[in-house]
Amino acid sequence: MTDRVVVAGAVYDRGRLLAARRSAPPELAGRWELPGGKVEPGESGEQALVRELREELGVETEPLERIPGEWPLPRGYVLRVWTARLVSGVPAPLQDHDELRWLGPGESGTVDWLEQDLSAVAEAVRRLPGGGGVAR
Ligand SMILES: Nc1nc2c([nH]c(=O)n2[C@H]2C[C@H](O)[C@@H](COP(=O)(O)OP(=O)(O)OP(=O)(O)O)O2)c(=O)[nH]1
Repeated sequence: MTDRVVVAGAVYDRGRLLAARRSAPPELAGRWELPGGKVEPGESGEQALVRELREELGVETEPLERIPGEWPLPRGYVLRVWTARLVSGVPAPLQDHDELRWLGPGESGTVDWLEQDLSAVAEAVRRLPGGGGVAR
């Protein structure tokens, strides 16, 4: 059976992390997530992530590292998360989202994340270049 995998990106730019507010389905609308989507047959996780971020936000990104672990989602899906660098473009809520927000150091707790994203977000913030609370 094909894996049912949702990939999401902890997209960084200038020390900030991108959060996206879902506009659908109704049970998830209004909650914040790391943008991404389902892996299609024949795609790697990284390929799916680059495609989804292009479709949903209109930007080009480069996946950097996988955040260790995976988190169970409804209907047998699992969530896998990568950190990703914004390469070009200005993110816009083209699909699936109605608001985007760049969160600076100390701001990751200011949006209502989906529960299943919380540990990945915490780990992403720790990895935030120059801003996760660990001086480098
Ligand atoms: N993209 C994304 N989806 C998440 C996260 N956390 C989480 O529970 N989900 C759920 C919401 C959705 O039920 C599912 C992802 O579906 P999606 O609707 O974003 O996928 P997709 O863009 O490929 O859309 P489609 O094929 O269903 O039209 O995973 C997350 O951080 N990012």
